[in-house]
Amino acid sequence: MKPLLTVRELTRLYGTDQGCQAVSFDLFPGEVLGIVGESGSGKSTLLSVLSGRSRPDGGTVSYLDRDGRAVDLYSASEAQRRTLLRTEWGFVEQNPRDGLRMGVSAGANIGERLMAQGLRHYGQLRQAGLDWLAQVEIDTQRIDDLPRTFSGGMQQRLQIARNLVSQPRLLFMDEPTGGLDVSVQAHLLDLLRGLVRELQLAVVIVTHDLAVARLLADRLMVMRRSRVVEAGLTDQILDDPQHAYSQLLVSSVLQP
Ligand SMILES: Nc1ncnc2c1ncn2[C@@H]1O[C@H](COP(=O)(O)OP(=O)(O)OP(=O)(O)O)[C@@H](O)[C@H]1O
Repeated sequence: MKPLLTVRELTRLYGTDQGCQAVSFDLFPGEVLGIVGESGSGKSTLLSVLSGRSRPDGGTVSYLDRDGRAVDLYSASEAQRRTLLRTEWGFVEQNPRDGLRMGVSAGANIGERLMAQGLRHYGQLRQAGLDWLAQVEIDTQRIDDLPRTFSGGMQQRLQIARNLVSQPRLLFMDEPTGGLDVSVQAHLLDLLRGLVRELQLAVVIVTHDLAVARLLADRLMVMRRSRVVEAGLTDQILDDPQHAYSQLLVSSVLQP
């Protein structure tokens, strides 16, 4: 099996050791990679250069598309990158307001990507909206309501539906359970875990919460001051961290 994402020596620095540098890894179809590390270690910077949102200073990101072609993310055109993000990729923001269109209904939020892909049939769009609301456990009677009338947990589930409706192969997530109450977080995590398995999604998830990492990620990369200091299977890293920094992180000394 070939990797879906091949990342080599990826670097984006804002200052000395601020950002990410020399990051290399492969991500395989259906695999969930967690990026962990303390605040300021460079997790979000890495996610944004991985997902085509900001240009790296150096290094490469190569993606194997649905047709089996390797797309070099940063030599592709802006239009190609945008198409990827709308079709084969998804991005779940920490704050659902950044990932949803707050001025249109829940159903329209879900239908948007399908419309961008050329689906125009009202009945089919509506049905996709209903199906996906049910998948993320939102009452289907809320289909015409605006997201602002939803709770934070519901908004996050709607954002997930909006991303998954177009059947992406790769999903990026930045602290998806960040701003939520603990009980709401647990529910969302369960749901996410089920969907990721069922849809065989490859995921790159940034989190500072090791419990989230443990629950979702197959593999982890531990970042510190812009570099990956340790990478490996989640259980190995959390149960038997090798690097002194990972040991501190796991012993929760560094957790907020
Ligand atoms: N646009 C920017 N301009 C200048 N410096 C930046 C920018 N974005 C990030 N940085 C700096 O790069 C470093 C890494 O930030 P980043 O947000 O990637 O870390 P993080 O691990 O995601 O932290 P957090 O968990 O707090 O979000 C920080 O020192 C930050 O101040």
